[in-house]
Amino acid sequence: MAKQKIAVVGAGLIGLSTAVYISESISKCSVTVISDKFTPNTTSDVAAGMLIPHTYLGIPIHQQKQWIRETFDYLFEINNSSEASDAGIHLVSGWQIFKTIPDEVLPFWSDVVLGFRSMTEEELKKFPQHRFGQAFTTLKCDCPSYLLWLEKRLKGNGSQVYARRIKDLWELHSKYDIVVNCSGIGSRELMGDLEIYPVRGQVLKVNAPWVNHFIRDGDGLTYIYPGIHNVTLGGTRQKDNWSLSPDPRSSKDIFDRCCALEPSLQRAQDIKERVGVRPTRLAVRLQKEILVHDGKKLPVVHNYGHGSGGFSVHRGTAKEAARLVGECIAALEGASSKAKL
Ligand SMILES: Cc1cc2nc3c(=O)[nH]c(=O)nc-3n(C[C@H](O)[C@H](O)[C@H](O)COP(=O)(O)OP(=O)(O)OC[C@H]3O[C@@H](n4cnc5c(N)ncnc54)[C@H](O)[C@@H]3O)c2cc1C
Ligand SMILES: O=C([O-])CC(=O)C(=O)O
Repeated sequence: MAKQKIAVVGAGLIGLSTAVYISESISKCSVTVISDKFTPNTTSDVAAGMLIPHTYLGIPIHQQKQWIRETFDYLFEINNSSEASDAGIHLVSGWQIFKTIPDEVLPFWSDVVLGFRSMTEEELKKFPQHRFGQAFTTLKCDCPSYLLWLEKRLKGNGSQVYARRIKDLWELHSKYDIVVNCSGIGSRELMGDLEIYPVRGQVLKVNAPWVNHFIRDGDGLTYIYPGIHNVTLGGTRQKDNWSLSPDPRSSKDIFDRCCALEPSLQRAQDIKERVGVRPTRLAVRLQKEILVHDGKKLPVVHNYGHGSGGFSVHRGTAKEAARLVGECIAALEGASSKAKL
């Protein structure tokens, strides 16, 4: 049986990780990634890259937990291998602190990260404005390094990568058997999906090598995430704002908020501003759809709408997308054997 030709639209974290999963788990196919932007120019490049789950209100918790666990286990294995430095993956320990005691003292992901516990009174003394805290160790990706590593892995197993903007998925029908849509916020225009909307995020990437413990305010607005090459200071969450230009007032506000938590950041150098729009949806869209045109069919698997949590769940959602691609292949093969009878 001829190999099925799969096109993956999008070369951010979700497109690349899905393409890698498909190409490494399904032998009866060839994979091509098609995208108008690549690293370092995607939203995924701007992200802090922390495995710190964000709840998707439209997805059952057990499903989200499974995606987080699969992602954590995958990255932990890379972290413990000689690939860790190329892939930009490392462990990081730190604190999530709260001004009031949160509803979820023990979040659903507490047994996925390592060494989860409540902070001690002694630790909390560092944060006089905060009354409660959680200490744990998690994983962090240096996002551009991780995207390059995924791209290298993909090319290494014979997959193709092309630069092109897709106006309509049907354009791909003549060359490909199955399309996997990982176009993130691009799906608003490409699919006309008005359930996905932008949540603008501005961060600062600073040089402060002495900062090696993360601090996150539980309100989700202020965070300090030490990485391999720099420390990410955040952030903003501005719904329906598409602007990719840095706002100097936000930068000052982010810097002041982070310095209030970690005063030594006053000495940070080489401050760079970065902006991205989170592809936000009540639930990640992970489903099959059959497009029909003039009696011809094109199977599509959607995998987009990861919002603030793409890094935290990407391997789990890539696995589920690959399973759906497997179902499409089985259906195409079934149809072609019937036609031969
Ligand atoms: C400031 C900030 C901090 C963040 N921090 C974290 C964090 O610490 N942890 C975490 O888990 N998540 C974090 N996130 C969220 C994370 O970045 C996203 O969930 C993730 O990057 C989404 O990946 P994606 O591949 O869907 O989108 P993108 O990276 O935007 O990729 C979409 C791809 O599709 C392509 N595309 C779109 N439309 C078309 C078209 N019509 N034709 C061809 N190609 C197309 C684009 O060019 C691009 O390559 C953060 C986000 C921001 C903005
Ligand atoms: O919330 C965080 O800690 C980081 C993040 O995912 C974001 O800014 O979207």
